[in-house]
Amino acid sequence: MHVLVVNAGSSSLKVRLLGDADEVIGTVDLPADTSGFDIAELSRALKEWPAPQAVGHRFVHGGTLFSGPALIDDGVMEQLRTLTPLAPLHQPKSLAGLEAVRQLLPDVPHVASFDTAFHSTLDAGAYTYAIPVEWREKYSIRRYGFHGLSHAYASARAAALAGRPVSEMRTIVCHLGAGASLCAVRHGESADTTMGFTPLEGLVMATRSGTVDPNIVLWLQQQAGLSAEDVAQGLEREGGLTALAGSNDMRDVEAGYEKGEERAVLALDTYVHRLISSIGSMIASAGGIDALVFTGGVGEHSALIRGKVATAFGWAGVLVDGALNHQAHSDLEISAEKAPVRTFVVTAREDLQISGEVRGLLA
Ligand SMILES: Nc1ncnc2c1ncn2[C@@H]1O[C@H](COP(=O)(O)OP(=O)(O)O)[C@@H](O)[C@H]1O
Ligand SMILES: CC(=O)OP(=O)(O)O
Ligand SMILES: [Mg+2]
Repeated sequence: MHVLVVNAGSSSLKVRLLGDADEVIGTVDLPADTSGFDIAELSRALKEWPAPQAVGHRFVHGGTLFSGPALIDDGVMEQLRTLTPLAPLHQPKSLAGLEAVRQLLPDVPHVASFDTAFHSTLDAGAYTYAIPVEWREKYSIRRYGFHGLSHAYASARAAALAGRPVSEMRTIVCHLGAGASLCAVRHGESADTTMGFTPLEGLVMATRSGTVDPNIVLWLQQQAGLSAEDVAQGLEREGGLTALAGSNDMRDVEAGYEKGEERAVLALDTYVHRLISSIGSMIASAGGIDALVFTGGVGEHSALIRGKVATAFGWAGVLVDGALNHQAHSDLEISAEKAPVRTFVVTAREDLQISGEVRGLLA
């Protein structure tokens, strides 16, 4: 079965056609903008490629409605629309992609795969916010966690590279892309993660602030007179590296850092501080660490960031080989010989995770 995978991220829309053995037959990458994306290039490609027998769509938020892949019909479309306020940077793009591709391919099954599903194994202690019970129950406010398709794939891939069953490993996955999150994978299951109710919590990201004291939000509105919309803009679209360095691209930040530019140095130091303190917390949640995995655009390409993390976790047994770290083309183990913790660079392949879910659901 040929499966078309549509992966809408905050910064891009990646479309892959995968063959019977998940080999890549075709690829279209489009930059995402707020209005969705230009389907002309995609419809041209679909005319040239062999026809897919099914389509899988990445959805960032499944809320409490979806804990596994779902066959899409009009009822499911309606449910997906209700989740838009919980992932404002993502859900509209996924919905726009789904509507466009459904029009182009109306006669094949379409399946939604969710970033949140992998985190359905979190314990109540890990997913509960200490807020009034009414808020938790009436509004389903809890930690959902995201990037689950990537965390699931990368942890399994690292276990395969390590030659060990994932069920015996404690793995910390660093998904560092435009959005970024960590996952403590204990015995193959998500035990903790840094993103929360929405993909805004946790690490410093390209345009997102990550965790801030919630009283900053209240203070800005109650004391400084900003509107809710202004605050959302500052936290979601003008926060993160954009706020600190004036660019959302880690390549620019690194270039400035190497030159000693003040803003870039602050941005990188802040990004790395949050990353390191959060990895420490994930190691505690996993009950230790056997493997450390870097994935996503920054994780795959930034030797600087990987090196800083490795140095910080020497005490935990992380030790990377400097030459391997700098030449890293994934998928590659970059640990030094005899390092107690094994470190890997793995290309983010949400498409493979999604095609697996599509094949499983339709089988
Ligand atoms: N060589 C590189 N060095 C550092 N960062 C990089 C490099 N190449 C890409 N990136 C960063 O990767 C990020 C995009 O990651 P990616 O995982 O592709 O995005 P998305 O989250 O949209 O899927 C961008 O912030 C970009 O700056
Ligand atoms: C959940 C999330 O932040 O996704 P992305 O990194 O694709 O923006
Ligand atoms: Mg991504």
